Amino acid sequence: MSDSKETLSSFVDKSAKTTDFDKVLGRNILVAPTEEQFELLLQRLKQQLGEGRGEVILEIGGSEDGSENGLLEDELEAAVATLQSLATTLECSCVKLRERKDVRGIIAQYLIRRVLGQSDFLEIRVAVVGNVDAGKSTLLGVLTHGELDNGRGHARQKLFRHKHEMESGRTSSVGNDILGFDEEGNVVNKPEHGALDWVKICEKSSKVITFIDLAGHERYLKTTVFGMTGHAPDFGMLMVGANAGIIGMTKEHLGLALALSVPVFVVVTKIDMCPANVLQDNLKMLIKILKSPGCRKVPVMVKTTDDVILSATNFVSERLCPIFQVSNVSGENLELLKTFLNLLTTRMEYHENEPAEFQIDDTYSVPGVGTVVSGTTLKGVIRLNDTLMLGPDPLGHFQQIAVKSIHRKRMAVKEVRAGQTASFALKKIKRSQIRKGMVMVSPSLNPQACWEFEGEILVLHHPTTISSRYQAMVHCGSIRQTASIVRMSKDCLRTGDKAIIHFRFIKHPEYMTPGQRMVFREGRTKAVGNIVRIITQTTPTHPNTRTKQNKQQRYGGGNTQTNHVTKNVQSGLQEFSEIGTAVGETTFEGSTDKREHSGQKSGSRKGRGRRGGRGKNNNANSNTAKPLTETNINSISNLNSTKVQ
Ligand SMILES: Nc1nc2c(ncn2[C@@H]2O[C@H](COP(=O)(O)OP(=O)(O)OP(=O)(O)O)[C@@H](O)[C@H]2O)c(=O)[nH]1
Repeated sequence: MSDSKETLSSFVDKSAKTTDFDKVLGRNILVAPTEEQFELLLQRLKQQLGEGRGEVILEIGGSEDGSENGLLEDELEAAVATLQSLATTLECSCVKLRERKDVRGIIAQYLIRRVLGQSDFLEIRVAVVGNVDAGKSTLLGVLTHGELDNGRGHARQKLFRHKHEMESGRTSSVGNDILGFDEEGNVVNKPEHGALDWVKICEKSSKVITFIDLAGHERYLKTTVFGMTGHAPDFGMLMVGANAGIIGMTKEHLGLALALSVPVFVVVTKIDMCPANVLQDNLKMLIKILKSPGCRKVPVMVKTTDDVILSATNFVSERLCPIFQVSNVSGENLELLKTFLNLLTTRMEYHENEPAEFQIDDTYSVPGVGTVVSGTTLKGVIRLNDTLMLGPDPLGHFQQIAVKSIHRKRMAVKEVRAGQTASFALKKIKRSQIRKGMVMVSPSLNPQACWEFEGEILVLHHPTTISSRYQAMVHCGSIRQTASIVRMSKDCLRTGDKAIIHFRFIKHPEYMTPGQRMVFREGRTKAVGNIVRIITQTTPTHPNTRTKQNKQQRYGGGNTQTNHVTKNVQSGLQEFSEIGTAVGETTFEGSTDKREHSGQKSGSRKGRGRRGGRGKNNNANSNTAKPLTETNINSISNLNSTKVQ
């Protein structure tokens, strides 16, 4: 591999999109193509590789109509030779994934993967969720360090970042671990004295899986939600302990992934220590939940390499939910999981000419370097020395900032594209001036900050009813800030209700774009939806200062950035609605929130207490969501002060 090789961005053959490939269809096409057909095949493969961001799984020997499938042995040999030759011409590797016998002969599947330069690799982000003790950190330790666990927390020690995590054995922060695969699909992680050199891994990798290791304990749920929204995962890996089954936060995490439309696969761990009948019962329960109307998934038990390939190739498009059963102690089925991870492809679209957008999810002060921001590139390409607009600051302003250095996974690079995480060293700016949730965007976007916005929201769960002035935490990308409801398209909202809600941030303005997905939560209250309108006013409008207006008028006016609900938003909400109705029954009902249950730190609980609790004799007022009082402002600031490391 060398740096001189093309990068993925140069690999998309634009002309191929308009070419008619009818001449190169059919079972036999690879067996003995003419020169013209070979050229067309080359173009088609190039196009497919462009669409797949540098890789594609191809089938040899299948016919379009499904009849007379398969190639005879000598035909297959010739077809594979053609494929190898096509792959070599396009600087790709060609690896056999599986072979099966069909009516006429053999059908085979091959992975064609672009051989990238040392500084380029495909990036897939997997959010790792599941209840405490499900074995999340252990599995990541085993996968990334290649050493099995002893069942007593040996493997996870390598991943803990804080002393209290070492002591308690609990993950509290959002952690990143990487697993690199070369173009043939071999794991490239080679720990030296227990430590992994990320730069070496990235240099040797064609694909890097970044695991976003999220906390299982409900105490850290806020951090977990941030990990799911702010780190833009492509997939969710839901971990379940074989002996414990679906307990605690498992449903909560599954519901969150569904609400954010993140495809989920399940890894059942600890099969080495679980009695067979307990495992069967827990698997039955898992399947029941996945098939329930709230999830509408198609669970698939992954037991063979064939299952892996079928699941990986249909994972995004269909509602498949592959289930792996593994042991971190004996290593059983870990190879299947690795093969699956190697075949995952990113969900994020990439258009080279789009103006760049980068969301900041963390800031650092690095001695000798200065202020560094890390985050995810959501759109376009950011190159060294590009000038971007950083903001918004507390006044809603953006400032010009030059990109002086770019790192991907600790490796210095010249550019970063949509779907990739990166960190930038910034000049002439203090770390204290930057916060999570800020963005760096192309000046051509003329970014505007907003204090207020409208979201099309579905309430997944609320103990009573939500009305105006209700406050909760808005999670949207890496934005995480309390917002209050200024007004709604309905008077009050209950579990399962949908409405257009006008929100106002309470601390500072943010940069948002219509169509972004958001989560609105506080304690046991959960609502999800999409941003539909950005209201770019210079100062926040306080609801108390507003005169009563006709609802129609209110929703019609305003200085808006965009005022349309896209088709996607509509269909997204349809999906939410279906999930939400059943999530109420299956996914979120089982969740607990100690803050609510204990009444400690919970403004709403205290508020109810003053009004006489939740008894049947409560008056109508006690049954509505809390208005903004001193007590619940306290509860919100308590929530805010929960440290996220
Ligand atoms: N026997 C056996 N033990 C396992 C397996 N996987 C994990 N363990 C043990 O289970 C315990 C909990 O594992 P962790 O990896 O800390 O669980 P976690 O889900 O990361 O927990 P949090 O970080 O608190 O969310 C540790 O003692 C592991 O050694 C397994 O496959 N088999």
